[in-house]
Amino acid sequence: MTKQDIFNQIKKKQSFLCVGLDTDLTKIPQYLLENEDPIYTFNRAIIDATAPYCVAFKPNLAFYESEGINGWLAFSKTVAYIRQRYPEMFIIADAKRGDIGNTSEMYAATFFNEMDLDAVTVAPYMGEDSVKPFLGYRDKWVILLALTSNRGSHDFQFTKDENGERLFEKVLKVSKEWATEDQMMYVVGATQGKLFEDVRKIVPDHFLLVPGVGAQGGSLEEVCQYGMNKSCGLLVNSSRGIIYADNSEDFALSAGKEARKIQLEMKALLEIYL
Ligand SMILES: O=c1ccn([C@@H]2O[C@H](COP(=O)(O)O)[C@@H](O)[C@H]2O)c(=O)[nH]1
Repeated sequence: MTKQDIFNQIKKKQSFLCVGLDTDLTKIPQYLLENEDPIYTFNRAIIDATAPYCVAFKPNLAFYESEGINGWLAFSKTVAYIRQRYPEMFIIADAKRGDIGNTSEMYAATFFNEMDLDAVTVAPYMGEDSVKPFLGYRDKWVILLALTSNRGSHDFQFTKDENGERLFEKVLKVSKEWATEDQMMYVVGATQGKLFEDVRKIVPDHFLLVPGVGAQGGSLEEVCQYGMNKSCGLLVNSSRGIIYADNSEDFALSAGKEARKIQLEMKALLEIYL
């Protein structure tokens, strides 16, 4: 999928919502545990209910790997289900991978050959040779961690060099030379508010994956005010705020309503800032 394809979907759906499939067996309605594959059953219902209002899905691998072989099967079936039913969706493996070159090659093959993901999140810490193996696949994306949404982002990402440049700025400046805008996006947390302005000074035209609205309290309005560009340039993720909106038998209905609510906000924001 190209940048233009993503933007076309955003215009069509008037949404730049990414629904995070962080499926936790202790949080889903407990009656689902009677199913043979509760994770997949839950995901299918959430996907069907929210698909009209979003342009992307982001399963976070931690929630699947922690369930061992059953988790991997549920992950794989979930990706196949989205591909088959909603081929226009952008599917992100939130895996935060990155290792020495030959190991990264295996990670890339996992998500782009063995499975059919559009994008994988990658940590920049090990540098260019750890990221490059993910970039050798046509129409597939690396989403590089740049400025994360958590409190710990302050531990390293704001460290300044002798010229006053912060580490997240260095990550953006250096890594944008490794790939085109059709291959690389960046993770920037919604909780970082006005700092989107600084990010946009370095990467004005790239897409950003933005987690941190909903459960983490980031402001969608602020993200748009400081981060939206002429192709929207934003995929804003919400996981818990949508998928755990309700713990009853109506969980999917409620998730759909929550996604619809955000989509309507996004529609209004697109009218203001695009
Ligand atoms: O900086 C980051 C990078 C990744 N995440 C991930 O996004 C979702 C957020 O979930 P919510 O329930 O909407 O808070 C989750 O998978 C995180 O691991 C992030 O939050 N911040």
